[in-house]
Order: sequence, then structure tokens, then C-alpha cells
Amino acid sequence: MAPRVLVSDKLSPTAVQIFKDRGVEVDYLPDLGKDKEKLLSVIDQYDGLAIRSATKVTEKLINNATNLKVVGRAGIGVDNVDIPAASRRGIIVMNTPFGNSITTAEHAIAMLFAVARQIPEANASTHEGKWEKNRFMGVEITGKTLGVIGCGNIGSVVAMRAIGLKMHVVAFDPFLSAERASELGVEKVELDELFKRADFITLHTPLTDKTRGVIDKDAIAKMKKGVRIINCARGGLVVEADLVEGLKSGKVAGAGIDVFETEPATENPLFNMPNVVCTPHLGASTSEAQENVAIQVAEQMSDYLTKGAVTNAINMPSISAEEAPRLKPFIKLAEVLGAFVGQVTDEAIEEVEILFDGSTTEMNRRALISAALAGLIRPQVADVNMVSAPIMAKERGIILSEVKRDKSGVFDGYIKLTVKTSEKTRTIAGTVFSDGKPRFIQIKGINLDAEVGQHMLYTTNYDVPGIIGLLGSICAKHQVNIANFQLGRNRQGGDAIALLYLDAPFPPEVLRELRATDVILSAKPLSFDVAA
Ligand SMILES: NC(=O)C1=CN([C@@H]2O[C@H](COP(=O)(O)OP(=O)(O)OC[C@H]3O[C@@H](n4cnc5c(N)ncnc54)[C@H](O)[C@@H]3O)[C@@H](O)[C@H]2O)C=CC1
Ligand SMILES: O=C(O)C(=O)COP(=O)(O)O
Repeated sequence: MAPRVLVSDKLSPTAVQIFKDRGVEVDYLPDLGKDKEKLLSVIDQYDGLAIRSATKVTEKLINNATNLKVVGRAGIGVDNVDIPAASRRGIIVMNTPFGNSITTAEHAIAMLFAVARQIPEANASTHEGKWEKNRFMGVEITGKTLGVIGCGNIGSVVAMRAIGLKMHVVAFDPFLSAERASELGVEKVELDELFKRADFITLHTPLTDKTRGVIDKDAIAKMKKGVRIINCARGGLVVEADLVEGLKSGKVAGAGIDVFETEPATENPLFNMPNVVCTPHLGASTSEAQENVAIQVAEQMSDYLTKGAVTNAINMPSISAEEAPRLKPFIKLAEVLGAFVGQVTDEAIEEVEILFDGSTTEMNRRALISAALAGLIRPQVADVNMVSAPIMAKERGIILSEVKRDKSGVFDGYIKLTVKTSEKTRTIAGTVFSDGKPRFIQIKGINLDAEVGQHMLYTTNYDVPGIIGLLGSICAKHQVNIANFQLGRNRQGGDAIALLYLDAPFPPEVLRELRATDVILSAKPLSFDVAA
């Protein structure tokens, strides 16, 4: 059945065509995002949800979205999506991180000029036939200092444009490297220094708990008198009531505001204040940017739903459409390795080490780690997947480490999982053969070569004669056919294991019979999802 996507915000029609062309059914209902109740009632019908900023993807919506696999944000900011809730439910959240950045930077520059020269008010007055030539005295921007808070994709474009306009740019961004700052021609400063020196301040950070309210009363108090503030990022970055006070006192000479604490903003204390230029969240609204983000989000979502390719996901490592076919068997391998240990472990897991050997070091290790964790945790938390596994592992306090090693054995590459609990440390290694199927190649340090089947029985036993006969006869007695039988031991007379690949699940009631023998130390029926 073709996957089904709902577009609940206004997107370019090109997106709809791309979904259709790529074999995805699509419902284009651009006003549905604003109708919370209706959206809640239909969301369970969809595998994908394509949005902009109007649709709020809340925990409640996610809980109703029983079939949802991907949320695609045609734009940058994902603060309207409850990402932890989506991750916990295994839903990928992706955005289009570059498609509208130039457009938004241009809007910030437009705001800069509009505020510097009071263009909107001058325009309104002129249209009214007032010719108030003496009322509108502006300021030059040439030679002035622009403070950029958040110098990522959009902030950098704004900085470069401002430098082209002969401004001096100071930037505050904890993640801006000295090299990048010098490449851009900006001066990297601390926030207080920026407040002290900037004639204009423009905001370009995401809205997070750290950035919320970055422009408040205290910040404004540190600024130059006559500062002008531009916000084309997110409403919550500026405390609106404090900005109003700053404007009233004359400390702030003007503001250009595209985004608001509450949107849609139909009333706001900033409205109708002198030299406050407001636009209704238009930063990304150019035909070019809307075409870019619509195409990108439709391509990304279709590729995920039809091919398993992951691009620009916020909560999952990327997997390109090209690497997906080669990576897929190794993802399965990582998952079955995790599943093996997960099924034999009853205690709380404390530490997980994943060793990548040989060719696997060159692969998408983040994706492989997520798959291993999903397999490991699934026996405890049924509906975990590659998206939710890392967050669940973290919530459980599991310490994760990764080791890379050059090819060290006969295999081109393999993955080894070491899982430590309060009671013991378990290890298992596996590889993928040329048939594309995963194989267990080492368990408890004991070498073997075991195909992975849907139903298996794993025993630890004494290395004594008769194990094959014993297991074979018990299986035969209970009508369980053995497809494959693997034995392994660390040394003659030492620790030994047996791994049986069965045509049907091992009957749990027979386990007691098996464990009662004096040569079987432990017996555990295992099951693996071996479907491609
Ligand atoms: N008005 C509109 O229509 C649009 C608004 N936006 C907003 O613009 C924001 C920025 O977009 P991009 O530049 O593409 O994102 P980005 O991720 O490329 O850049 C954000 C920068 O902020 C920095 N940052 C993070 N925390 C910080 C902090 N506490 N203090 C200072 N800097 C901090 C990061 O290091 C990063 O360099 C988006 O998150 C979105 O909310 C984006 C597109 C359109
Ligand atoms: O991309 C972003 O972060 C934006 O804020 C653009 O929002 P919009 O898609 O125009 O509702």
C-alpha cells in the first residue's frame, strides 16, 4: 500500500506533484494545521505530515498519530514540533535547513533599512498626502556596528550582506569558530560586549531554553541608547513587554519584528508603536524560498517513506538514498546483535560498547549504533526503533561508547557489541556475508558461524560428548525441526555454547526439561526479525 502524507500548511503545489510522482498518496489541506481538533481526528490515517509553522505538532497530536513515521518541516525552525515526544514514538522529524535562509536574511536586511529610515510610516504618511518631509529623519547604516546574535546559516548571510553595506559586524555565537569568524569578516565577541557596542542588533538563533528571552530588560539596559533591534528569528527570543518599555523610554530607537511570542499575532503591545515595523512572519515568504523548501521536503519525505533514506532529520542520523541499500544489511546485523544480548539480559544495562572493525568503520556508524540500541532495548520496550532508541538508552542512563579498529581478522569487517550490567559483561560479534545476510561470528568470545533465523535456541553447556544428541532428541520429541546447528567452545573441556536455528519457536514448557539435564547450564529461546 502506498504511504500517505498529509500537507496541513500552505506549501507550493510542486510538493504535491513530487509526492505523487514518487508513489506517495497526498492530501493537501493547507488550513487543517490551524484546526487542532480536526487534525487530531484524522492524523492516524497518515504515514507522513508535511508542515510549516502554523501546524503545532504537540505530544497530544503525536499520541493520536498511530501510523505516523515522519514529520517534514518545509522550513528551518522546528520549535512547533515536540521533538522528544516524536522521538519517543519513533517518528522522524526532518527540516530543510538551507532552502529559505537567504530569503530570511534578506528580510532582516530589509527590516534594517525600514527601521533606519522609517520607511513604512513615511510611506503611509505620503499615501495620506501629508508630505511630512521634516518628520522622518533617519540614520545611515554605513560605518555603524551591527550585532549578530546567532551566526549560523542565516546570521552569516546577514553578516556578509551587512559588510557589503559597509557596516562593522560583531557576532555572538558560542559555536562560531575563530576561523569561520575571520572568513566571514566578523568580530567574534561576548554577548555583553555586543550589547555595549551595537547600533543595530539582529537575532538569528533558534528558540531554545537557552535563547528564550535573550533580549529582556537586563539586556536592553546594557545596550547603547538609540539601538535598533531586528527579530526575524523567533518571537520568544525577545521579551515583548520589556521591548515596549525600552521603546517608550527612548533607549531603543526602533524595532523590526517579523515574529511574535504568540502567533498568529492579531493583537500585540508592539502594534502601532512609533518606529516599530511589523511583518506577519514573512521571513521565508518569497516564491524562490517556498519553491525550494516545498521541493526539498517532499523529496526527503518520499525518499524516507519509500526507500528508507534519511536526510536532514533532527532526531536521526542521515542515510543517503545511495548508501541505504549497502547499509541496510548492516543495520539488520546491528539490530540482531542488539536483539541477541537484549533477549539474554534480564538485569539493567549499564554500559554498551560498539566496536567497528575493518570496512564497518567506513559506514554510517551513528545509524548502526541506533539500530544496535533499538535491538538491545526492544525486549524491554516493545515499540522502540532507530529514532527512539538513543533517547531511551539515555533516559535509562546507559553509558555508550564506540571503538573503531582496522581490519583485524578474516572478515572484511564486523561489529562487536559488549554490554555490561551489574552482574556480567556479554559480548557478541557478527558480520554480513556476500548473500547480504547477517551471521553471528562470536558469542562470549567463542568463535562460530551461525546464520540468524527467526526462531533460535541458545544454550550454554559443558563441553562434553552428547550435546548434539541431547538437543536433537529433545527437539525431535517435541516436533521442532532444526534448520541449522552450531556449536562452539573456548577450549577443549571449557565453556561451550550451542545455537540452534529452528523452524518453529522452541516450546517454553520444554525449557525446564532441558535445564534439568546436568550438562546444559542455561537455555534461552530467541526470536529475531529477519525480514528484509
Ligand atoms: N522569520 C522566518 O520566517 C524564519 C525564521 N527562522 C529562524 O531562524 C533561526 C536560525 O536559522 P539558521 O540560521 O538557519 O539556523 P542555524 O542553526 O544555521 O544557526 C543558528 C545559530 O545560532 C547559534 N546559537 C545557538 N544557541 C545560541 C545562543 N544561546 N546564543 C547565540 N547563538 C546561538 C548556533 O550556534 C547557530 O550558529 C531558525 O531557528 C528559525 O527559528 C528561519 C527561517 C525563516
Ligand atoms: O523556516 C522557518 O523557520 C520559518 O520560520 C518559516 O516559517 P513559515 O514556513 O513561513 O511558516
